Amino acid sequence: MKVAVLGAAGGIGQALSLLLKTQLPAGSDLALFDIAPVTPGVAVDLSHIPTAVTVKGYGQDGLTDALQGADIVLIPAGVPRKPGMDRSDLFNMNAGIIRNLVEHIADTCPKAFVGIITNPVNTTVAIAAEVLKQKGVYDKNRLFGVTTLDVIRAETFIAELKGLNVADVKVPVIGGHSGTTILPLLSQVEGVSFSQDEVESLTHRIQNAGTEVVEAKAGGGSATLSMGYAAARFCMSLVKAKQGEEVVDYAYVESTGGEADYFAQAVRLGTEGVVEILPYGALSAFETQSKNDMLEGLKKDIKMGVDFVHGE
Ligand SMILES: NC(=O)c1ccc[n+]([C@@H]2O[C@H](COP(=O)([O-])OP(=O)(O)OC[C@H]3O[C@@H](n4cnc5c(N)ncnc54)[C@H](O)[C@@H]3O)[C@@H](O)[C@H]2O)c1
Ligand SMILES: O=C(O)C[C@H](O)C(=O)O
Repeated sequence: MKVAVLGAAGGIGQALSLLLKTQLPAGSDLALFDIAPVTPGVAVDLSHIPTAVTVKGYGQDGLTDALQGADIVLIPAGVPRKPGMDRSDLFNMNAGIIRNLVEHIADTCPKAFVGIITNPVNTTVAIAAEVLKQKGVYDKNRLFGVTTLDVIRAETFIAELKGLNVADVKVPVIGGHSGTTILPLLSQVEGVSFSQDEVESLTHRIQNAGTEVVEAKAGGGSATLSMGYAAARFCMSLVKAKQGEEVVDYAYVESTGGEADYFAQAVRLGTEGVVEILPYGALSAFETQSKNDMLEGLKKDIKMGVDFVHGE
């Protein structure tokens, strides 16, 4: 199994690469690409950890080599938020980075599973899809926006609030990855009930958890460690699926549900990627209203990505 991390020297990239060095199956290769000069050093550093995963670093000119033969590519390359910014404020900086990296993926490892972490995810996934379409290699089952951070935050906050073992808490989170487009389905959490006040305050906290971190870091960036954990967890779902295990996880994928062209929800994964998009089931009145209210914004985010690639 070869996993390439693009943006591997950054806050997420380093945390993610550390976890992958310790979690990938024996015999795997980890390729670390970043334009930062420290990248070869990050790879040397990780290579001293005694696991049966080889690590190689690639700088500026090494993107094609890093991608050669990759089964999975994870992309946290790009600029993070500072206080006062929305994720959409990152569009101008990150859209071009994603376009360029995905063009190389299309040319070098078009069959790889691609997980996009770079914000604004609602838009960067659409950019990636359009680039892959232009190159004639788009497969909707192999492209994922990574929304696992929303899921693990929801699990953590609910376990804290209700005094539960977090390992037992499962929370569907659907929609997108920005503000109100992040929609936790609290009505479907098993074995626990919430007052309307709790539903509103928990939903608000899960939707604004990224901003909570951005403000606490006070100009030093956004979530990196929890995101590194989340991305590693999602990557391990992809690895297991590639190995033939049946896996269900949440991701922002091309949708057939008629809500928006891309939508985060539970997907069943197999060796070729998404096998089935699972229905999200019955929503409460609050969730239905929240979903209907956010769809227009989500569609706008997606259109921005499509227009970017087609020069409109
Ligand atoms: N999907 C999510 O849930 C989620 C969560 C947290 C952060 N993010 C996003 O992830 C991105 C990265 O965040 P971070 O905190 O790791 O930022 P960071 O600044 O710490 O790291 C980004 C890295 O990307 C590298 N980079 C920039 N342009 C590149 C290019 N063209 N090719 C390769 N590498 C390049 C930089 O050199 C840097 O090392 C941001 O856009 C952030 O908003 C997403
Ligand atoms: O909030 C951000 O800008 C980073 C990330 O999307 C997050 O949810 O923490």
